[in-house]
Amino acid sequence: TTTTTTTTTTTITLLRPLTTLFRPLTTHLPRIRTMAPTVLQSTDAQSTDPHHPTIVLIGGGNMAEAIAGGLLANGYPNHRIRVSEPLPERIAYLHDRYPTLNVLADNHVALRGANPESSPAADVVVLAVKPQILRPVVTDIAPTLRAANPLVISIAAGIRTEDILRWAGAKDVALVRCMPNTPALVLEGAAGLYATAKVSEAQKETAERILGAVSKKVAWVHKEELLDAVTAVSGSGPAYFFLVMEAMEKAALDLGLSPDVAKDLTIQTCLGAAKMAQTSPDDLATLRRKVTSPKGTTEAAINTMEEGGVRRVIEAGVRAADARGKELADLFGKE
Ligand SMILES: NC(=O)C1=CN([C@@H]2O[C@H](COP(=O)(O)OP(=O)(O)OC[C@H]3O[C@@H](n4cnc5c(N)ncnc54)[C@H](OP(=O)(O)O)[C@@H]3O)[C@@H](O)[C@H]2O)C=CC1
Ligand SMILES: O=C(O)[C@@H]1CCC=N1
Repeated sequence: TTTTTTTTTTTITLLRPLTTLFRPLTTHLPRIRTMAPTVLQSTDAQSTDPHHPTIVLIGGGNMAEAIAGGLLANGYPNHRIRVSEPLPERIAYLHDRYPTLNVLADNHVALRGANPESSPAADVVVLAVKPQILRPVVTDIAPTLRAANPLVISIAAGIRTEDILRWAGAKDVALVRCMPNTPALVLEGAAGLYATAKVSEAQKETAERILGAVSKKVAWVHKEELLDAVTAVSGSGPAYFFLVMEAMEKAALDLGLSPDVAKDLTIQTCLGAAKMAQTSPDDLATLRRKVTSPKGTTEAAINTMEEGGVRRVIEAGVRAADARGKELADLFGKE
């Protein structure tokens, strides 16, 4: 409804658009390097390089790979990133795929550094495990979090900050809850962030720069519950577009195109449409109408899709994701 739209757009602060804030790879580096020197100097044991806070990702799964891989691709120094991952096969995969990435098998070792004499403790801890195991993980590392006082960024879907702070055993932990997405791996991410009361402006800037290094849109939300909406739109969203592309590719194959052509045309069409949507002054409906010649092929397709209830199904899907975020919080956040 109009009311919902208005509320959402006024509550979410979209930061500067891509063209002004995010630049091509070569110009990305200075932006990270210009991080304010005061950002993360809460203890002597911590990083002596304020431009590149030491980032420790707890959990080395798909999303951690996207963030770490994106940061590396963006020129972030590899010795300032550590990933903690228990599964040997996954460690082997990460070593193979990112030979310079520091992957460790123990959360505590990752937090303090394999060699505490030479490697700084974590300045930023990114909680990148599944929502189902966030509680035992946070409870386990809570003493370190309280002692070292890093900026903590949780990317777990659904799980609320009040629960994470309770597990950490300290309300004054600086905690940002964030929802990135996997296109971060190709530096095309979109992310929403929410800051708790103890997060300083400098720490907000740090979180924004880390996510901004791998995301072309970074939006702060001022009500935590809106992160479930962000999750439903951009967190889960890549999967919706992959689903649509799967269906288009299948139809293309059925119509007789070769696998390569079916795949390439589908993907390039998706990319081209997204680029047009991003750069054109026209709104989405106008862009759609401009493809849709009266009594033409697109009209035949769109009519068929509309009759099939495509809008209702997509809207219901996004709402289901939003509801599942709240469910995850209730299921795994209450203990
Ligand atoms: N995938 C996505 O598109 C997005 C995911 N998220 C969120 O990111 C988080 C991670 O998701 P995703 O990367 O997809 O999930 P994955 O399952 O791929 O990654 C989680 C990783 O954590 C590892 N792990 C398990 N137990 C521990 C432990 N005790 N200490 C450290 N690591 C551990 C897992 O290992 P093992 O396999 O052995 O269990 C696994 O490799 C989730 O909370 C999700 O909600 C947010 C945005 C987008
Ligand atoms: O599916 C999930 O729960 C996670 C969160 C957003 C994308 N993947």
